Amino acid sequence: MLTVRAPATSANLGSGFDVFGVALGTPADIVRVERAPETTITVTGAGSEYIPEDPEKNTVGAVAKALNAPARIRIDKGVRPSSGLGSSAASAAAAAVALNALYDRGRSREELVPIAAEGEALVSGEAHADNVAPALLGGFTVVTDEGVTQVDASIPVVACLPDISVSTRDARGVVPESATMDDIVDTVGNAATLAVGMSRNDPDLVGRGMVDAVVTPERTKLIDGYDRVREAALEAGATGVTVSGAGPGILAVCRRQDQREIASAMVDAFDAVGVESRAYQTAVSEGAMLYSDGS
Ligand SMILES: Nc1ncnc2c1ncn2[C@@H]1O[C@H](COP(=O)(O)OP(=O)(O)OP(=O)(O)O)[C@@H](O)[C@H]1O
Ligand SMILES: N[C@@H](CCO)C(=O)O
Repeated sequence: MLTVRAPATSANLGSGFDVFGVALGTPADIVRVERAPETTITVTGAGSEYIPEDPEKNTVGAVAKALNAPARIRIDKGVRPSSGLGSSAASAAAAAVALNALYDRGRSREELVPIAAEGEALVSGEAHADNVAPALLGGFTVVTDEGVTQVDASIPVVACLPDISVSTRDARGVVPESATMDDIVDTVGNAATLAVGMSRNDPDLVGRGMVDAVVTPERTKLIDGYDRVREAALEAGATGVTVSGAGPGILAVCRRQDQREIASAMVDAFDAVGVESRAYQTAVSEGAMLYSDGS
């Protein structure tokens, strides 16, 4: 049996829609695999009641098929589905690492990115790889048609997850089809600032570069209390705040000393609009880890 832990991830970071992603220290999915004649899946943990165990409908089933690696797969969810924290990607990335090792497929982590993205195509209609790339490689990732660029980074963040659900499929439905040249120029500048900030481990530059006037404003309408939570986080010291992935999670970048206060300000702000939430005080961290090959 092989066990892999794959982390939650936050995609987009505002200015990098469908391009940027980061791996988070917590939460994470744990996936265990054993060789079997046919793929079977069991799911336990956070939100497992909403996750299909049919291999044709679960992201790990798509990965097992792509690697031609049938297995008995057990998923222990730490990342709640439809969260904006890359729940479907965490399972897919963990399964890709585990099944690649179980069947000695010899694929590199980079080569596993499009394979894990097959799972994303299954659940959201498009094989965007901006969650699976950081889940596999760790740190900060830039995904384009030409491939993936990765840098290790260690930036403190607060990921606040309200007790509401927004599916990636629905959130992709509100993405505008076009943008003005002014907005495109601003977005390029912000994205470049953010990328430099990641490579320097500079939360001020990262926060400044998270601003996006194209996709994020449409998606914030799907999240009750978003403006209030964003203001509260900025007042408590966050250097930047945006929607995490497709939402409803909200990501605040910060300095370590402000993290606790920001987490509590965000939870209080959601509470003020009648929404329960949970804040993870974490940081940009490493990718999927192969834990054990015992028994
Ligand atoms: N192994 C899995 N883990 C989580 N969700 C899964 C899995 N397999 C299939 N799904 C389905 O995928 C959907 C959740 O994926 P979705 O992309 O909407 O959320 P997310 O991964 O948390 O968000 P985001 O990609 O914005 O970070 C749910 O409908 C869920 O049933
Ligand atoms: N880039 C994707 C991430 C969510 O899976 C989106 O924002 O729709």
